[in-house]
Amino acid sequence: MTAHPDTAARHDVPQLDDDPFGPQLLEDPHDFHARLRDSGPVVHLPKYDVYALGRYAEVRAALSDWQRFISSAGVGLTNFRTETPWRPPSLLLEADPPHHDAPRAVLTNVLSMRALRRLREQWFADAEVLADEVLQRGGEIDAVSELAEVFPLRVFPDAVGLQKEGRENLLPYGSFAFNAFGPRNALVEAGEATIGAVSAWIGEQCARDRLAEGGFGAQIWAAADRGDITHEQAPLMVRSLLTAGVDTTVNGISAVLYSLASHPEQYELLREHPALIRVAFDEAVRFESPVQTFFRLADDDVPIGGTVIEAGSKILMFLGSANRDPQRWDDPDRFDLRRDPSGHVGFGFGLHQCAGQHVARLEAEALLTALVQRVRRIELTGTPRRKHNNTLRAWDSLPMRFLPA
Ligand code: HEM
Ligand SMILES: O=C(O)c1ccc(-c2ccccn2)cc1
Repeated sequence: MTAHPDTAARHDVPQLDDDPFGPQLLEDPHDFHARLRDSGPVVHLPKYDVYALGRYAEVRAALSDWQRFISSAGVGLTNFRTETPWRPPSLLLEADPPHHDAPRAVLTNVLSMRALRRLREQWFADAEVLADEVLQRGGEIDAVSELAEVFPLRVFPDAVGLQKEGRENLLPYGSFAFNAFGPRNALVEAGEATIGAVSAWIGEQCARDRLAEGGFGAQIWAAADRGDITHEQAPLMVRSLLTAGVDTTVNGISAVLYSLASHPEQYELLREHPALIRVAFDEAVRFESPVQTFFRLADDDVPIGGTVIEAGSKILMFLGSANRDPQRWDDPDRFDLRRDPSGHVGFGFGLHQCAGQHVARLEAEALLTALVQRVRRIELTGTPRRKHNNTLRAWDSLPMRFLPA
């Protein structure tokens, strides 16, 4: 790390004393996001001694500049250079080029739109079965436990090639992993008692002999046989799928169901124009930002937003704030299927942009297609309840009515 010509400014930026990982802001971050954006391009949060980016321009700039805003020191609050991570680092998420390159190329290939074409018919059929089950039960359900948590767990573990037993470990594992990117607060402590056994189960499922032929897991091991990655890397890459592949889509689907139920005119528009289904999911990912925050480390004194962030600092990026920045979006707080949501940072941006985004989009497209064909109207029938997580914007309960077409 070299010193930057104009001495790196330490905290010569505005500061906010809020706790973005506290219950108040996890419940409703929007006022804080507005204050963060209005305070300046770079804001210091003394609570955690990190620099916060709330505006779209700076979040995009940091995500694009992977050489100076690095991931290999961790993308959570923990700095792997000085602290021990709770588990061996991810070969993608917590790696920089050149180490990041081969694992990324392999996963990009395994999870490509072309590779997913073979799953499309099965996932659409599974979504129709689930939608029919919901309507046969009278259509009054909790859309989290009976839809958003059910569909990803019905299609994704099979696509990975997981055994049937023990799949109930997947959601708790993902929730803990996403909490662990934040500070060691009550949310992390609540998971610590059970994460050992859950982690052990996850680790066992990454072994070659546990993974069914033809699944994403077996394809990763086949890439090792081809020499695209090593056999030591293969199980950790399967772990990536099990960590990032379930809680995220559960909350992405919750987000689009909540957005449609709370904007009935948008659901009607979707029924009239089913071609808007994929836009609807990306607009929900922008509007709700199921992944709210994550970090980078300044590998050098880095100029950004008219200031210089000193080398060794952690930078906290607020995707949810960037996705509602009025400098970038017209009427950003409106869920609007007429808008073009492309360019949102809900899946990240640049080198580390979500490797599983096509999986997420296909799951959502399958479920929304089945619903718009069968359901005339979706409405909330009670008060939704949030589930707090240090990284994920999640719902614990979405009481809803699905009226048959
Ligand atoms: C709505 C669903 C999802 C959302 C909102 C989401 C969001 C994100 C974001 C914001 C990143 C960037 C992290 C960074 O820049 O440090 C990311 C990376 C990643 N995601 Fe997703 N994700 C979703 C679903 C998935 C699924 C289904 C999978 C696997 C099948 C997946 C696997 C990954 C992996 C492996 C990375 C690391 C990529 C890299 O570092 O090169 N994600 N995701
Ligand atoms: O490779 C893994 O294990 C892994 C990959 C991606 C994530 C992640 C982190 C922040 C936002 C979205 N996804 C977590 C874990």
